[in-house]
Amino acid sequence: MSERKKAWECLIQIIKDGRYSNLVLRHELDNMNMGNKALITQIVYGTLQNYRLVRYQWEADVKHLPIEEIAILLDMSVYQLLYMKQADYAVLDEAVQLSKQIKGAKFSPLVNAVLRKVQKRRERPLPEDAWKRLGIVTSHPDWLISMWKAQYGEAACRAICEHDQKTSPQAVRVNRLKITEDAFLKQFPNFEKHPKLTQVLLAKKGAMLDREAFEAGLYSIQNASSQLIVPLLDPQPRDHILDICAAPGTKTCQIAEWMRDQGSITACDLHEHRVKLIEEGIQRLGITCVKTKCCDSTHADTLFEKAEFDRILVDAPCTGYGTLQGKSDIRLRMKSEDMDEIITIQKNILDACSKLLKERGTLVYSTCTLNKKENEKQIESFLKRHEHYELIEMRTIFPDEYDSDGFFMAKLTKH
Ligand SMILES: C[S@@+](CC[C@H](N)C(=O)[O-])C[C@H]1O[C@@H](n2cnc3c(N)ncnc32)[C@H](O)[C@@H]1O
Repeated sequence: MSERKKAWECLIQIIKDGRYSNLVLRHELDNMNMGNKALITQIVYGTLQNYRLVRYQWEADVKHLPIEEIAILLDMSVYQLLYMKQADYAVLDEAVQLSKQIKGAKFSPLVNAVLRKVQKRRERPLPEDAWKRLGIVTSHPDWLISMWKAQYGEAACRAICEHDQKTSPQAVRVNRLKITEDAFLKQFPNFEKHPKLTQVLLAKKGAMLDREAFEAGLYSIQNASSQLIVPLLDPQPRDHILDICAAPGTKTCQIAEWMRDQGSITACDLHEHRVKLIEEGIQRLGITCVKTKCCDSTHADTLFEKAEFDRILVDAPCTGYGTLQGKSDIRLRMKSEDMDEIITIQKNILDACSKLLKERGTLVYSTCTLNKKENEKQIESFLKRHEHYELIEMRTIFPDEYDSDGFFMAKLTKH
């Protein structure tokens, strides 16, 4: 089978059937040689990453959008013609041949006509309106751009969109229970210190992560900004900690490493299969102070003793608008209504947890989203409902600050 047909099949599974791009590619490209894999991956990720831009290039050339299978074929063919600089005849010929296998060749003349138009015209002029242009060029939905512009201002909005189209270096966290950072850097020269964040390491450009060292629990993969949440929680050895939305356990394990594996951490998650991920993590890293629990944290107040914990981390389920870099399949599917239900869940989890913190204890609420309704406003309304809580610190990390994901964190204490 040709690489282009395989790329089209992958895109159908991702866009039409809603499957995750990394899982589809891993499954479909197994047993293929490196050259074929590279071409298919580039077509699939390039088309997804530029889904609005490629659609913009041809949508004005048709009266009505064709069926999804054909629209996806046109998207990926336009991506190859304009942005991969593939030989035009090969792209056109294969697209037309492929279209003959879809719905009895009904759409072949359309595919041929549209691609010839694009081939002749090359790129279509972009809209004059700067915000419409930004949405198309960076392939973000217009509603999200309007929301960021209103909430964070024009410069921040532009910077977030531009960041999402780049590739940031892979950040890791050394397991201080097993090795010091200096010893790790000496042993694995593929890593270097983050230029702005102490205790965050980055894989050097083009370097492969060391699989054996990972399996041996010497380090974990964790986004640079995400590594700042546990220091805000400031866990101490011998603390009783509740990590209420813990899977896959990245921060649970970071907390345990900070506590030198002393004290106790209760790590909860709603889904059994995700609780297993926490257990795999603690085993790989050699951690013993964590016990896991599968539960609905909106009822956390009925599951634990009142005022049982010194510190609570609510790393809440959220819309994830801070983590859209390289997640074009999510960008393509998300809707503004998605946030409504999640805001209520965040509120209910916070309310339930409020009863479980000891006096003068610390509660950290964090999300990986850039949306004030889930962040600042969530905390403001919590403080109105719970007068015995006080805000100590609140911070939004924008992606361009550390060339990493966007995060929000708020530290509260109880009187
Ligand atoms: C942002 S993720 C947590 C990431 C995690 N803290 C880490 O660092 O690896 C949010 C988690 O909340 C879980 N979750 C969603 N709703 C929940 C609920 N009602 N009760 C418990 N966990 C829930 C999700 O399954 C997801 O694993």
